[in-house]
Amino acid sequence: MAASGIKVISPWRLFRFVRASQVFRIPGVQLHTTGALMGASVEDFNNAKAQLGTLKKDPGNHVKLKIYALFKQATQGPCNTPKPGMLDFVNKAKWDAWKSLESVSQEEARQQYVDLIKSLVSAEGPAVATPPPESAQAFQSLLVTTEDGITTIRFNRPEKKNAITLDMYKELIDALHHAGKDDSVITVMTGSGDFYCSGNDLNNFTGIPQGGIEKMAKDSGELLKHYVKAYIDFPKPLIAVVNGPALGVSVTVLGLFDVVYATESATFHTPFSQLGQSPEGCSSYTFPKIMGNAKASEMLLFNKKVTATEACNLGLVTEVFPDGSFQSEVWTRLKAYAKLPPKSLALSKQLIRSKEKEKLHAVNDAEVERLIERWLSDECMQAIMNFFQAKPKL
Ligand SMILES: CCCCCC/C=C/C(=O)SCCNC(=O)CCNC(=O)[C@H](O)C(C)(C)COP(=O)(O)OP(=O)(O)OC[C@H]1O[C@@H](n2cnc3c(N)ncnc32)[C@H](O)[C@@H]1OP(=O)(O)O
Repeated sequence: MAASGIKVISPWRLFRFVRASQVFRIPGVQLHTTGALMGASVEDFNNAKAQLGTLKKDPGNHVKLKIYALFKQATQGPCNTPKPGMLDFVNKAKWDAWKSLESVSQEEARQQYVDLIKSLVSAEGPAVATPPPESAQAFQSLLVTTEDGITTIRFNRPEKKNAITLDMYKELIDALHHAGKDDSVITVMTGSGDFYCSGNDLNNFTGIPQGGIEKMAKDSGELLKHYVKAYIDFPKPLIAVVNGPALGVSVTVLGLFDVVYATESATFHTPFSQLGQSPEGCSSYTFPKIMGNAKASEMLLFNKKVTATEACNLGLVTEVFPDGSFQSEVWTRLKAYAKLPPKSLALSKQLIRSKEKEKLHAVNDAEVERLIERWLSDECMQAIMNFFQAKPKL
């Protein structure tokens, strides 16, 4: 977004409407021209620029072009840059818009800019304090933000290495559903603190609820199924920014992400047999597909912990970055991805995913069925007791 508030717009749409009308008449917006020659102050101008960012409704490309042209005229005077080529639709339209104002003085352009923004703000009606989205308010163990076209879902229990509690699974499902529908272009998952995520919170299996242990296993199975489903069906590009060690279910679902970036010191560990459990997150299907049976078995059967570089060589991780520059390099790249055309990205992702959605749902169902049995097994109960008694590190 430039200082004028102009977003990148589809060249084809822009081309069509600019050809249709070179005259800026803006339907639905009453221009309060307070007299161009009076001249708005620099402060008014700066306030208007700030107000532009608070508009809730997209004013449309036509108006955005007008805003752009007035901004340029007000700040730089008449258009003095070479005319872009005919096929450079966006820049050509912007250039034409600016050029068309060459007889307007800078002071007058400033006033028109202020008037136009005022009109747009008043057309939106009185400012009502909008509460943050429901999901953003409700989260206890996640930090969810949307900025620069990126919705970031951050595991946020650093004191427990971001282990996932039962409530946190529900929050993650909500956050993913919300991110799938919001106006962000890509969604990113990452962790607070030094871990990406230590997987399932082992306390999830310690209290025996009313209804007994069988009901607990069945309910947990349902929750896990919905959790994994949210990844299988996620409609936009989903990117993991693995900022530290990752364990268990936070690793297995990585096979359902579109891109996985990892810091050099991250590790990937799926210690299921050690815990008397079995793979989930569709990893019994995605891991062999990604890395071949032999390597997948080392991870899923024999608890092999792999480094970020090893995970990259196996194909589970897309790229590894040095610890020192991880955040800056990755976020620069993600911000650039978020400027790509959203529909094209989502549709391309869906084409890739649609080929195996049915298969993935079937795998999820089968894995959950097996896990419900496992959670009731002596092997699993013993492993969890061991963790809390002796606290052996995985
Ligand atoms: C609806 C249910 C779906 C279930 C899906 C099936 C999912 C399966 C899995 O995800 S399997 C993997 C489960 N994860 C683990 O077994 C990890 C257990 N934790 C550890 O081994 C270690 O804590 C560690 C290696 C992650 C980190 O070690 P270290 O750096 O030495 O830190 P601490 O151990 O001191 O940890 C700090 C604090 O956090 C607590 N904690 C960390 N991870 C978990 C966890 N997964 N479950 C519960 N608690 C966890 C740890 O106990 C410490 O707590 P304390 O400060 O002592 O109160």
